[in-house]
Amino acid sequence: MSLPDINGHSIQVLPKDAPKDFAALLSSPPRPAMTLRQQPPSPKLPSGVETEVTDYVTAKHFDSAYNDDGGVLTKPGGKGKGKALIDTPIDDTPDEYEPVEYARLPDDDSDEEELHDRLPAHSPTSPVLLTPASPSVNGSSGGAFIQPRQQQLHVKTTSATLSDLATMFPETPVTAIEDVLRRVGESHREEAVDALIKLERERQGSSSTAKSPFDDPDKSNAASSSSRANARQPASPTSPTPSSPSSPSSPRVRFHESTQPTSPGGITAASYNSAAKGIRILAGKFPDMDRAALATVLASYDNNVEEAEKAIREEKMVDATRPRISEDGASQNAAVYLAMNPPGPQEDGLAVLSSFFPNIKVSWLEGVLDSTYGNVPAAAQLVSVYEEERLRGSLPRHGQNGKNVSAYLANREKKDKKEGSKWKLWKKDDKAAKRASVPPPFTSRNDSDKGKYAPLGGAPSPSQASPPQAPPIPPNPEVRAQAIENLSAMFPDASSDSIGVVLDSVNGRVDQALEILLRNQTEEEQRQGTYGSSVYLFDNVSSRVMSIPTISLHDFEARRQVILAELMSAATDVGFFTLSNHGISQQDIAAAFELSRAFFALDDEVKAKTALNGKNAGWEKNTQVRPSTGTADQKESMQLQFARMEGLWPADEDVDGFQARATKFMHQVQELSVRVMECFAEGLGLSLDTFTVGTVDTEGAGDPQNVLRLLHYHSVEGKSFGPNFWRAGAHADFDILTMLFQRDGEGGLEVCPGRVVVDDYGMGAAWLPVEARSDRIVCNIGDQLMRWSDDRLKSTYHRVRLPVGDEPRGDRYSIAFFNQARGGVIIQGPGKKYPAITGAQFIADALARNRMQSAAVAERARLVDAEQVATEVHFVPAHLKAAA
Ligand SMILES: O=C(O)CCC(=O)C(=O)O
Ligand SMILES: [Fe+2]
Repeated sequence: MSLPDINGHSIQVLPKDAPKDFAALLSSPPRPAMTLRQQPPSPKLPSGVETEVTDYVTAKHFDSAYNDDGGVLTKPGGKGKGKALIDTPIDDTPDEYEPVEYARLPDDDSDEEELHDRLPAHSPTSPVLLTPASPSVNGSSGGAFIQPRQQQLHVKTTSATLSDLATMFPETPVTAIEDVLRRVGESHREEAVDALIKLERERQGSSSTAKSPFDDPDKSNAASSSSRANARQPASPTSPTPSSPSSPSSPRVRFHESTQPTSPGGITAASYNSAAKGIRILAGKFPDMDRAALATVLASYDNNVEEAEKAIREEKMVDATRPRISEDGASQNAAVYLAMNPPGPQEDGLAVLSSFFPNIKVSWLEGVLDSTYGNVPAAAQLVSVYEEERLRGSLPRHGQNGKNVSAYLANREKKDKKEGSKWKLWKKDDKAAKRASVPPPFTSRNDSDKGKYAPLGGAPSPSQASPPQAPPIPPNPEVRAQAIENLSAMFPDASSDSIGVVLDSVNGRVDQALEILLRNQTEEEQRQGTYGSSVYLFDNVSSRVMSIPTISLHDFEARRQVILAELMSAATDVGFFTLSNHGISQQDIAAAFELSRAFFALDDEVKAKTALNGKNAGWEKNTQVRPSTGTADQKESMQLQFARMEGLWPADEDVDGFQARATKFMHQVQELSVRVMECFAEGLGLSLDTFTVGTVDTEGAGDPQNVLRLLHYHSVEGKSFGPNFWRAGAHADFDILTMLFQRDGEGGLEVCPGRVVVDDYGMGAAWLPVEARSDRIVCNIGDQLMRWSDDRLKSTYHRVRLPVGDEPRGDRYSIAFFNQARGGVIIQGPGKKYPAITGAQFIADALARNRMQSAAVAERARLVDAEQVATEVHFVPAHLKAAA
């Protein structure tokens, strides 16, 4: 028995680095830099020393980003601290993880069918309507601005034993408990308790002295047994240490919380555990509620489970009207939830997984878990993807499991014995053996196509070249052939052999192969000087070839119906298009850019006179963190509105006539926007002025939100960046319609189609460049219009990448105008696919989702190599730090 294919793609066993990939995929589109690049070894870490990053400046950093907008972490009506564990909606990337082949499914499930102890009942969905506190700021385009404020966010794991011990030793840092557990072994609870008592005594005894063993990792290590050689604090003087957090050259990663004061302010077990544990308790009581919502509610009640439960019941936070993809609420967020709260070493992974997927056979779950080497979050991701596909109707339904896992396992074990371990279960001990049988990390560099179709990311590092390697698992030849045929149609210049090489190099994952081929093609075009002359977009779901159309607005009135049809087609298909002959003169555009240049040329202190005000107006620099990347955009921007600009217009003595010049341009773009928005209204069968009334309010009477954003991306001359840095990280705009002005040759904007519904975070794998031309206006649909059109018009992810290769590395300027729904306007599509929502609430929800996604990024940071974090994550800039 094998699983049906998804989208005709090959079915593969997940590679052994799946957890890392999984975490990356949770939060960002699978770029080769993230997913394919071989990790460099960490030369600075002394060998034999296990380093673990348990708490991060990054996490704090994200938290500070959350809190600028009165979002979900704030206690209702109060100024409660954001310290919750955040959950996040599932990243809907159906192509990223295909279900694994369950190599060892039993031929029949009769044993399972005989088992009848039922897991907790799981009723049909009653999804939650999340209503975070009202927003006060937004970035219009899917990012949160950091405020110069730092709070602690703890994204943590927990386990039965750990939480148990943590409850017993509430003053002991959790990492110390983890350490002890690791030392004494997972199953020796008594010993652990003894050790902890001893440690606690020591700690208390030494509290009168300068430091406790927890405070000083070296001392702590010395005080414990030799097995503590695996201390998680790197000893190398060259490695980053918390003792020099302010040194500009040292990455400000905090390696181990035991190096932090334990109390007050230190992470005690109580705070460590309460969130994660609380969510689990609530999840048990409200199995149909999404975990993100539970986390939110719990956080708003300071992790008081009873109060949160009461609130959920009394406030009837369950709204059955909201549609969702997943029919069982549990599966939708299981993967992300579990990534944030992986089961502890003492917990039965299969039981945990089953509780999240009560509608799926345990045997099948077990197979998936097996394929991820017992990594529950990664397994959950695979299962979720499978579930999503099934619910979309493309896959058959799996039988309900409804079975008791332990009974199932006991039964299975018996059967194993009988059948000579034919169905041997995954056990922790098997891990090493399994690892050894993982296929080698592929590289096509040794293949005949060497150099031409090599996966990105360079040669494998020595550390990855050495592990014992078994032969790769052969892909299903039919599926492989079909995939090659599809890809060949898209890349007629590439031979099918070379496509095969690429496909194999990514274990048959078509989306990744697509990205590599695309990148190769782009590079080839760059070499030949034809880059940008052809723009292809590949819908990553259907593999259709798409392009970003250019729509000419000449003779607008006479040609209105033709233009309307073209606009609707472009917006339905790609969500991006460019406008030519749009009526705004080149002189006016050049003047707007000149105004922008003059403003950004001012000293920061001058610009800071009109700093961002919390209402999306004013100047910011290097503060917009995109949840998809976790790094701040490498840019500065000035947001201008029609109202609420008191004290925010740059003074005439700084930039002559700034307000008058900017306002003139804003009115021009607004007017053009109205024409386009009217077409969309008509095309959708709504009254002509729907979006005009919905957005335009140049007098500022009814909570207008439209924003002109002047953008200045810094010159990167002579600078180099880690792979996770962007001029603008991937995001979808929140608004109705964005109009973007670029300057000739200042490229970098890339678009990624493939989003299915407005409230997912799905990002495809193919990113295509948008040519930078000053005579064309780049337009894109934003989330509000996607929802207002019942998902007919697509709000597409886009990003601005840093220059590569020979591309110009100087400053880049662009100007974006966001037509955004007024605060009080009601957004609802003609087909009422989604409940009515106000413009303000829409932004509040979008910001809440951003925060959740950021939390997933934080978790990714927790999982990746510390060195990588240090190079990838951009911390709070100095000028903000000083203000903090
Ligand atoms: O500068 C660009 O090309 C894109 C800017 C953008 O997407 C945004 O600000 O939302
Ligand atoms: Fe944008």
